[in-house]
Amino acid sequence: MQFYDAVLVLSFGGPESPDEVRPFLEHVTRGRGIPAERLDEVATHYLARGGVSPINGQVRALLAALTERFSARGAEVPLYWGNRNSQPWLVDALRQIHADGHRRVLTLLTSAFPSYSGCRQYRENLHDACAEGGIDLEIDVMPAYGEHDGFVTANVDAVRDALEGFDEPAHIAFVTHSIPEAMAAASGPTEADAYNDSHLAVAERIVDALEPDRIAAWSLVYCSRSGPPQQPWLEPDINDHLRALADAGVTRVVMVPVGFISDHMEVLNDLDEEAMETATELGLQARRSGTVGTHPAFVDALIELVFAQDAAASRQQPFTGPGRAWRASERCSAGCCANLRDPGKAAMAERSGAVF
Ligand SMILES: CC1=C(CCC(=O)O)c2cc3nc(cc4[nH]c(cc5[nH]c(cc1n2)c(C)c5CCC(=O)O)c(CCC(=O)O)c4C)C(CCC(=O)O)=C3C
Ligand SMILES: [Fe+2]
Repeated sequence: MQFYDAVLVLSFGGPESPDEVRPFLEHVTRGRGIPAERLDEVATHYLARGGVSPINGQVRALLAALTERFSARGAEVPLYWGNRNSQPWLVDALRQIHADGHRRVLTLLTSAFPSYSGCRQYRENLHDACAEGGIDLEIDVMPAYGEHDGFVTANVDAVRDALEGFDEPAHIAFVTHSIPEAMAAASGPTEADAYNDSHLAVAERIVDALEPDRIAAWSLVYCSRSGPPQQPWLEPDINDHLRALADAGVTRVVMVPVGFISDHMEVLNDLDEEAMETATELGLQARRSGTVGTHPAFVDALIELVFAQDAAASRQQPFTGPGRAWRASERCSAGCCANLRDPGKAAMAERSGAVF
């Protein structure tokens, strides 16, 4: 690389033992107004799996795949990993990067779509960790990459595999994380509703790449709602949607977890367990397609984006990136994904001089 010294993968984090479950959940929901009953319920999901979230293992697999693909391209790129809500903590990763003599860092987020939770909150985390650790680094963040061809291709392969199991056309239900309606409305540059727009654009491209006679219809729906009942979150929930589909006479459904890059707890618990149980009760034949994980098209897309961002940064040019519908500049401007909870803090993160 010409400009950056290191690449940091910044992820959500998850517990890896029963003792870590409560502290993790409290860290995630600090100041977020999530009801205690919801936390108790989510704790049981983690504890049912021995208190171990699959997400850290999935990040390790992604790091291994990235290392392998960088080497295959003849590039020795120092790769680091930090989490928002669990070990390895972001601040420790940044300290290590600095101690190893690196100064310019390019950050890859494990969120493919723009929203406060998946974009700006990570930039605030970087700002806070630098301030907390007194760490002086120049840090850039790669914008959301869900619309990259490689992300679409990996999903197309997965949906095609899932459709193999059906002898008649199926309904395709694209599923993503529900977020508060206000957060969705503020996602993207300026009140742009980029969260939904971007998911819809990707869903359309996936559908267009599949054989039309295998698809009855498609929709974008949501899972994992967690706020208080009086706060509007994006709907419909996948379970309600399955009921509506069954009422309308649909018999076959593929659930496509397009909003998630790996099979973490939302996918395993909320789709593979809860939504599958709903489908069974309704007599629906349902299948869940795989997440992009370490699909070569996805890993290569990330590698390509890193090189493209590096080349643009070394020429001091704004990054627009490769790919047909890749609209990085529109999707992630300085003011994107407004922090509705703490506008003052967001403004501070922007003025701090760091290029978050
Ligand atoms: C948009 C989005 C993504 C997708 C983009 C991305 O992938 O980043 C995502 C991913 C994830 N969310 C995760 C876990 C949790 N999210 C929670 C709560 C929340 N998520 C939100 C949004 C998102 N979350 C929001 C608006 C809240 C409400 C609280 C708040 O405003 O911040 C809670 C609290 C309990 C609950 O209510 O569920 C937990 C435990 C895990 C780890 C899973 C594992 O351990 O395998 C992952 C990858
Ligand atoms: Fe979440």
